[in-house]
Amino acid sequence: MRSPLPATPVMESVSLDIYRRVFFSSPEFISISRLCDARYVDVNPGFEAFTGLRRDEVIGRSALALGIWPDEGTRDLMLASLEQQGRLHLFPTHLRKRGGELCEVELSASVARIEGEAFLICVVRDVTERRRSEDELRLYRDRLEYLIEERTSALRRSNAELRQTNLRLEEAHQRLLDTEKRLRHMALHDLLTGLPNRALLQDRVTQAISQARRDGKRAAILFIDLDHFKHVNDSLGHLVGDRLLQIVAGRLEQCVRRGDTVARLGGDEFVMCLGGLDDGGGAAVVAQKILAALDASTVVEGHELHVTGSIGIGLYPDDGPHAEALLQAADTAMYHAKSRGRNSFSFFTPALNEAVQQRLTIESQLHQALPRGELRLHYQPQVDLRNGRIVSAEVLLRWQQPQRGMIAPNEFIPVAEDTGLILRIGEWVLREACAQLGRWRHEGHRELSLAVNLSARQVLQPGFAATVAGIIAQAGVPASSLVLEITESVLMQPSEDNLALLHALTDLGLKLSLDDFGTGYSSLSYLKRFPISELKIDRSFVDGIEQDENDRAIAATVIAMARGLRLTVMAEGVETAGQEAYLRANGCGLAQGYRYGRPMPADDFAALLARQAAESVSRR
Ligand SMILES: Nc1nc2c(ncn2[C@@H]2O[C@H](COP(=O)(O)O[C@H]3[C@@H](O)[C@H](n4cnc5c(=O)[nH]c(N)nc54)O[C@@H]3COP(=O)(O)O)[C@@H](O)[C@H]2O)c(=O)[nH]1
Repeated sequence: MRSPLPATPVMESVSLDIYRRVFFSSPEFISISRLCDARYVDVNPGFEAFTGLRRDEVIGRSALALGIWPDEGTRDLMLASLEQQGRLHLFPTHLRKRGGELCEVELSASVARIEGEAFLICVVRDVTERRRSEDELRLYRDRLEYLIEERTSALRRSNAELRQTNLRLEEAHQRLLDTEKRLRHMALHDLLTGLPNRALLQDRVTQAISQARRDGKRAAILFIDLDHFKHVNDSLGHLVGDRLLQIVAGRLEQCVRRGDTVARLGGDEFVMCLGGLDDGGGAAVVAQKILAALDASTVVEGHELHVTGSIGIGLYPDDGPHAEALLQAADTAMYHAKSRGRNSFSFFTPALNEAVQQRLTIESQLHQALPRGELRLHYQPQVDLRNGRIVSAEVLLRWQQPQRGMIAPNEFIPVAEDTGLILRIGEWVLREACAQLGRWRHEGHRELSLAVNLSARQVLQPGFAATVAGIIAQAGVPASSLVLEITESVLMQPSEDNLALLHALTDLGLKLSLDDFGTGYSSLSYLKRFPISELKIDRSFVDGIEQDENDRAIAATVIAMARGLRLTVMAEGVETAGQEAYLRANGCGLAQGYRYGRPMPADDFAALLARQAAESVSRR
């Protein structure tokens, strides 16, 4: 038997009717049963609704008997808890419902003692729906948590991806900035030397002009053009040319102060912009520095090069109010420096503009000279000093310009060289000279030979020997009756290719004569390496033979050296008997100059030859 349950006090003061109303109107399942045998004493409509049993069927029977408790164990468990705690509050258990369905309920129970007997009052709440909702809620919550977790990790993932993308974007942006910077630099700088280009120079010159205007000072533009740079490119190739330009760029930068600008316009043209000058003196000092810097020993790819430049100077405000005018002035002055013999500098003067105009006119008219038949050849006798006989002639070009008359080669050959016209003109000279020689030889002057001047560009063009071979074959003259006069500039770039080009010419059987010997760099190594057979002592030494000890010594030394090397020697510009006597006494074999005849048209020279032939016949 179970121990007696604690009694619940009955509230006497509340009327029975109120209790009854509560009992019958409560939606919850309420039952009163006797504790001793568990038989129902009363049940409310909530009970009826839950169990599906009518009140009169239930009263007097136990829940176990009615099958409301699914089994005895469940009921005992409830009673044990009630006994232990004195009352039960919301005890979770299962009761069978109408139709046999087992329902989840919460059971609150207490024991009431009424008139000495113990009654069990149970209040049951069907929580099936609530539990289902709670389960659903739990499901929803779990689902939600799962979704949140998934979303969070997706966010985390996409955050990481975003960070990666950001990183990549930042890198791409940086690359873009670098490219932009590089492009900006490329747009304003020369790729080969890294110096500012024309666009940036323009800007710097404009700034220097503004500064000079504010400070009441001068600014200077120095236009620097390398002398004979084309020969380097033509003979040693563009790689050597490019390297030389880089070396020159470095040297030029060493010549200026911070704040000054050194730019490259292209080719071998450099420009400096100097600011804060009091007068042209500062610019002249820098120009001297540049000439000295260029003159320093230069070895490129094993080739020792002799670098010089011609510099033109334009001053602000004297020579122009803006960058363009100053650059033009400096360019004009540079041409003047070149025409004075190169390796020098020259300030702009208004008179130079006239010279430039003249040069431009020559350039445009020269293009027409050949097709219009305005070019002529003159012949200057060359004599054997042992007997005074004319043995050959130097072919000298003249330009019979309709408006200006006869123009001397010194005026137009440099223009022809700069424009490249010299190639066509030079070939015409050679063709005409050989044709004339053929005619003279045909007329009986079998021993006569002609010397033709060649410019460096002409000689160093690939295939030139083949052209010469074709010309002499067409004219029907022996190659041995042709002498080609070249200058030292041809030999200045002693590459294997150039050596081969010259050998190709001498292999034809003609002779090479080194013109103006002593005026250039006169390296004796040329004479050893190149197939030269004649030296021409420059007119400037011959000119001084009678009055200048040094010139005498030079002339005598050149003759002795040439004889030692088994070269023939031709003295140029012989005008007097004294010069002739000295040259002959020192062993010079050949001479040319006004003493024997000025350059003359072919007919005059032919007449001279005829006279000489007649004299020798009468002497016999
Ligand atoms: N590439 C080519 N160059 C050529 C050609 N024809 C001529 N030239 C070169 O032009 C330079 C000037 O020549 P030119 O005005 O004809 O002068 C020559 C002679 O007139 C002058 N000379 C000769 N003897 C005397 C003299 O006794 N006194 C004096 N004051 N002058 C004299 O010397 C010039 C010849 O010199 P060189 O050629 O060095 O022997 C000149 O450099 C020509 O080479 C051409 O077709 N192609």
